[in-house]
Amino acid sequence: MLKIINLSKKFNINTDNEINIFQNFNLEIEENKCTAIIGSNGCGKSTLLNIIGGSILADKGQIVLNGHNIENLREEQRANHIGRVYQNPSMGVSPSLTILENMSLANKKGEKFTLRKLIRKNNIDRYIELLKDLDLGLENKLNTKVKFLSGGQRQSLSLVMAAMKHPDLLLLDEHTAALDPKTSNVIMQRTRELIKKYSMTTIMISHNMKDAIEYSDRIVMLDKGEILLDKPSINVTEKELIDIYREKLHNFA
Ligand SMILES: Nc1ncnc2c1ncn2[C@@H]1O[C@H](COP(=O)(O)OP(=O)(O)OP(=O)(O)O)[C@@H](O)[C@H]1O
Repeated sequence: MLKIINLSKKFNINTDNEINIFQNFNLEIEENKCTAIIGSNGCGKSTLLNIIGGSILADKGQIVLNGHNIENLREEQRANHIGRVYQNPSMGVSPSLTILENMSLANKKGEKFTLRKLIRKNNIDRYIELLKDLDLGLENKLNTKVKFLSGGQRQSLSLVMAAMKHPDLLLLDEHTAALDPKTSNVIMQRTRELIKKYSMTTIMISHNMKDAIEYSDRIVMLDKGEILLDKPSINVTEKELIDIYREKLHNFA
């Protein structure tokens, strides 16, 4: 379980552009469930994931993952427990390295290793199995540089890499937003399969209300650093969410 306790975060403190993103914000994310975070542009969704992942420090508050305070851990230390897939298909991968090199790096996350020892023959079969599950033919392209893959193929690879060490927490930051609708559907289905297979506690940011409802267990809507709606996804309709967006949400963009 992830607990966010009394989180406060401002940007551009003591300037004309000071923004108060969170003030004493609290949220609990249940274990082995997928929680969708939705809300207007600029309401703080990515900032929340950045604070959890450690790329941005909170001004105040605690981040407790499975009973351990992680707010003092550096981003790379947190990465041993937290997998992340970004909106930009190039961010979770190293484009100039091959699929095999990328997967080997992901597999070594949190360990000390030399380049010579990076690729171990006995891991290759496992990588091939993981790629076969994606059903995109990537298992036949192990030695292809990732920069030659399509956005959808890169996101699929990022997803597998983020999940392959079975992290305590998986953060998905609009990970299908840059993909066409068909590819986005395929990635969402693969996402669901991986979450289920490895029982991963997941936070997924999405602007796609239909996907948020269909692929999550719980919907949390943020507005002005507060929770405006928090319901099991099964009890939420797309219309209800769109109506709230139209009538109640502030736009910060
Ligand atoms: N590192 C930063 N420095 C200064 N301001 C920032 C920083 N990161 C985010 N912000 C600001 O904080 C606000 C929240 O940004 P954030 O990216 O968290 O919103 P979001 O809800 O994820 O938006 P979107 O849906 O558009 O991705 C925005 O006004 C943004 O400009």
